[in-house]
Amino acid sequence: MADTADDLTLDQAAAEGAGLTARIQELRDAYYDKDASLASDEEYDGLLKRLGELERLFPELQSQDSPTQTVGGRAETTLFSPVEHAERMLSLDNVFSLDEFAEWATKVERDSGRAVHYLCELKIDGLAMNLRYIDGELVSAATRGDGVVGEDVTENVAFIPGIPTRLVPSGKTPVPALMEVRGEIFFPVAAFDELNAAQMAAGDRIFANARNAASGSLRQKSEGKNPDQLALMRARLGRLRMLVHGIGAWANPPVASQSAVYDLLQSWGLPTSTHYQVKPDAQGAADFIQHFGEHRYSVEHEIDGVVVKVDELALHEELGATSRAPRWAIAYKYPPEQVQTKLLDIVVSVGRTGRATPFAVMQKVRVAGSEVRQATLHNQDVVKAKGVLIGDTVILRKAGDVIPEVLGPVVELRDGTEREFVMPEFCPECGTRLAPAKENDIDLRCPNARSCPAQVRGRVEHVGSRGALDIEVLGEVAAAALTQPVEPAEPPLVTEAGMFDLTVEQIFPITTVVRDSETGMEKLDDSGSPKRESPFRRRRQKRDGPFVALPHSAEVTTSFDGDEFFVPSSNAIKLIENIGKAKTSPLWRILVALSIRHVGPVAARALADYFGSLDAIRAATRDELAAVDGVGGIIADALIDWFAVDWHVEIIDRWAAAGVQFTTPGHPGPGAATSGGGTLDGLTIVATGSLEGFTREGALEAIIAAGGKAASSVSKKTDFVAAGPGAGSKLPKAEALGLRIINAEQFALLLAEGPSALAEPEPIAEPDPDVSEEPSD
Ligand SMILES: NC(=O)c1ccc[n+]([C@@H]2O[C@H](COP(=O)([O-])OP(=O)(O)OC[C@H]3O[C@@H](n4cnc5c(N)ncnc54)[C@H](O)[C@@H]3O)[C@@H](O)[C@H]2O)c1
Ligand SMILES: [Zn+2]
Repeated sequence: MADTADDLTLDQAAAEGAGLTARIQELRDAYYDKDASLASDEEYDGLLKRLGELERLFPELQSQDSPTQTVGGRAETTLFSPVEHAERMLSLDNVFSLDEFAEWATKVERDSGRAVHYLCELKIDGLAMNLRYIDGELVSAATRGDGVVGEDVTENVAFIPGIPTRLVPSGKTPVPALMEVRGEIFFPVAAFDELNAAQMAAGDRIFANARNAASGSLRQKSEGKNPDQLALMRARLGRLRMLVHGIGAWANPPVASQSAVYDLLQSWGLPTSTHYQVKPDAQGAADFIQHFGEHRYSVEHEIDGVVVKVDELALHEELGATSRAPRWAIAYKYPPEQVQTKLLDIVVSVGRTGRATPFAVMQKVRVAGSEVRQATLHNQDVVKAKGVLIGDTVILRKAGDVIPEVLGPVVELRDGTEREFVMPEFCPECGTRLAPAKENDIDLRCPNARSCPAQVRGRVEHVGSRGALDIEVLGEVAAAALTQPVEPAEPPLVTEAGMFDLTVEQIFPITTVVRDSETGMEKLDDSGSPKRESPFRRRRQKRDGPFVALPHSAEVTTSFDGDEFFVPSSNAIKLIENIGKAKTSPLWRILVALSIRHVGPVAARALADYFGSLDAIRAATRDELAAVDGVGGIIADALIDWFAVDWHVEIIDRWAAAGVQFTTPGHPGPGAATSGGGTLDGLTIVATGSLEGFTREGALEAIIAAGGKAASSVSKKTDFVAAGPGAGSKLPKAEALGLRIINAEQFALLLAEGPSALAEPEPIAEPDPDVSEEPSD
């Protein structure tokens, strides 16, 4: 395919157009008739856009039944009886940038010859529905079909809550004799999650795509189903919702604008969205588009864009429609959050706690602004529930800053070469037999906690993490280097016990294999053996001048090799220095660094505040531990269990011998908590979404370090909600509760200076009465 259509001949364009048309038709058949997406929406939109380009360049190629001129589905299907719409149901034209939107608006205003108002709505990712009311009575519900004739699904629609079978006339406006209203049927995000949780619990396949699941659930026949299947089908229909976003046949509606139509429909009992706004100009509409681009995930249903409509009904008439779409409305499509890619392999990794987690290795794709190659699959049951096979084309979702997720396979694209994933019986790193930690646990663990290299590596990395000792340089790469054998000797760290005894000499000889950042494969050197590099030393040339003594370097045996010799890298020196400094970290951080189950920053701080020393914690009984505010029985048990293991005690002893401070200086002893003095004392804060400058853990840790309480769900007791992109359902809930919501910048200010630093709250934009009560994240 040429980059532009400009340098094509008519023949070439015709050939490309025919190919595109066939492919688009194939995708449409699958999408509208089989509720399946054989390609991502983005890919589909791309094909259609390209076809449109070719037809603009060579108008002779455009036939009446080109996909660019027709509405997606088929008129006749085998499933349902046909219904002819009283007025055609159209699709929408798309724009993909604010520039394209502005162009559309300019044209609309020019063609209208006067100022227009823009009705801005969310584009619900569901399926279109036409409800026909005669004298206020619902007589039929039909899918869009080819726009002229759709499928009669009245029987099923009756089970969807909120769709009135009879309109309630209100005020003085009578219900018209014939009226068609159009809307979208969809699963609310929370309902879809619940549906999948139920599928998973029943051992059934989970649904990958909410739109296709909604369409599939609606387009089911009750004939031939046994009572159980029928009940299931109706329960599923009961989770669907509809929101009205337009009208079809309706002679002389008694109002002048589309927004007034919505008000009227709502007063008659029809479900309309609460999110629409009327803007006086195109800039206002652009602001709306931008706003929901950033708050896409705080809406209760999935959206794939914004629909902007001319509000004045008289102008709808004047501007008219093409064969496919009205000229008075446009869909602004957001960048895709769902893409398709190949699942190359499923690999099992063992983490800090020994949990063996399968994860998907995929062909790299770009989604929601970042490149993704891997995604966790959680455990073998999830792999089964998602129904993915190695080699499948899979649907991958990355919503904002949320971690990427494999939703499921595109079953229709299988060619028989795919194979099932088998959970290994043995730890891939140390060969120990994997086992559930407790009976009936789904997750498998490697029980070799002390010396499984994967677990040691994870714990060493954890020691350096922001929530623990926050040691610069000690991250994933350094942890891996420190825990791998330095042939022929053992690794510098066989367990984390030796952590604070590390010397530059010890880490100096370490080399690590170099991996390609694209493929993750080992790189090879000229001789074909794996290329290695030395993270903790640096090559120097003698002729670089006189040797300059670096800190520590006097103690290091530099290796001379002809003209070259090695010196410790600045990273090596920093690492050893930082580890040294970390010995006097606050007690709660040291507790976190010990990787005791359930002892994160919250519990560690409570323990440190109350007991003041590790010895006092160790000497405490289970009940004494459990009684501490913020600790409780589960953590108390975990502590008792932890201290009972010899090699754990060895860690404490060796750390203490190396000078690690296991006390809070000046603490008067157990019971005399020393809280106070923090900027967030007495405040409860919920951090949600991605806060610039903070990792998820980092934000929690910062709250606790400042003396605040980090809560995981919003309630009336919450003082502040620090929210960033991807905040999810906590945000609407917080808004509904009237809580104070702050951004990353204000959060940083709050941490540094306390609540008095924040000025009066800004008014909250768009309160949303329609929020679901259940937090979905
Ligand atoms: N992946 C695939 O293989 C595949 C195949 C066919 C179609 N598709 C998807 O379907 C789209 C094409 O379908 P389409 O023709 O229905 O166009 P569309 O989805 O781009 O826009 C038209 C539809 O948007 C819906 N809509 C949602 N909210 C609305 C609102 N507030 N106001 C008005 N309408 C609203 C209406 O049902 C309307 O029919 C593609 O862009 C693609 O996303 C995908
Ligand atoms: Zn292991």
